[in-house]
Amino acid sequence: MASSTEPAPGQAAPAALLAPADVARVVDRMAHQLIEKAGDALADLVLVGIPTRGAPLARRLAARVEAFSGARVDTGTVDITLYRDDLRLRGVRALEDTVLPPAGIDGRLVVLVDDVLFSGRSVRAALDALRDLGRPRAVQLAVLVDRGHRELPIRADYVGKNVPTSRAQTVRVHLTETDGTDEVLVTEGAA
Ligand SMILES: O=P(O)(O)OC[C@H]1O[C@H](OP(=O)(O)OP(=O)(O)O)[C@H](O)[C@@H]1O
Ligand SMILES: O=c1cc[nH]c(=O)[nH]1
Repeated sequence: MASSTEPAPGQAAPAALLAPADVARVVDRMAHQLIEKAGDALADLVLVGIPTRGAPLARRLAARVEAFSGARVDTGTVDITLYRDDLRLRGVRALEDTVLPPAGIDGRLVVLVDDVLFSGRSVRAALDALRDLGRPRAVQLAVLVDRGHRELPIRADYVGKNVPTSRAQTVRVHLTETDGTDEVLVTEGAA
């Protein structure tokens, strides 16, 4: 879980890279791109969020795809905790929910959704978790922010915003559902 963004005493709060209206605009743009790229496969689309913030993001994207296309879009979440390759390095974390639509994911177009793409290790873990849940026709990736620094050959099919960063920085995405507000911040210091 991302840690606090409270500035130290005497320090200014980091400026938001994306404010609430920007987040809404970016999500809308991603929804349009999803509709265009999915084409006829829209009927088979399942948006599967990676907790924590990928889960509400997937639901938001689905709601916007539904609003723009009129199609009904299934959503789900996939817990990646036990599939991580850095499980021992990160300390104990609570398990999250894995929830799939009743029709499952076999033969469908699954779009994994996450807030930030960095090393790619969370997405790699999500791909392994999906393998235990079914066999989608295809899996794609949508992220709100791609901050670079990949450690695995993974790229996103839909990117809300590319944010060039140094490794010493941290990108923090806040969403109303989890944090009370929508914003994207870049803070100095590793997570
Ligand atoms: O590409 P990666 O290097 O894997 O980094 C990206 C992941 O890091 C964050 O999750 P985090 O593990 O901090 O958990 P959280 O979503 O619960 O905050 C973020 O939400 C992504 O899932
Ligand atoms: O900067 C980062 C890196 C990994 N995960 C995040 O949420 N932010």
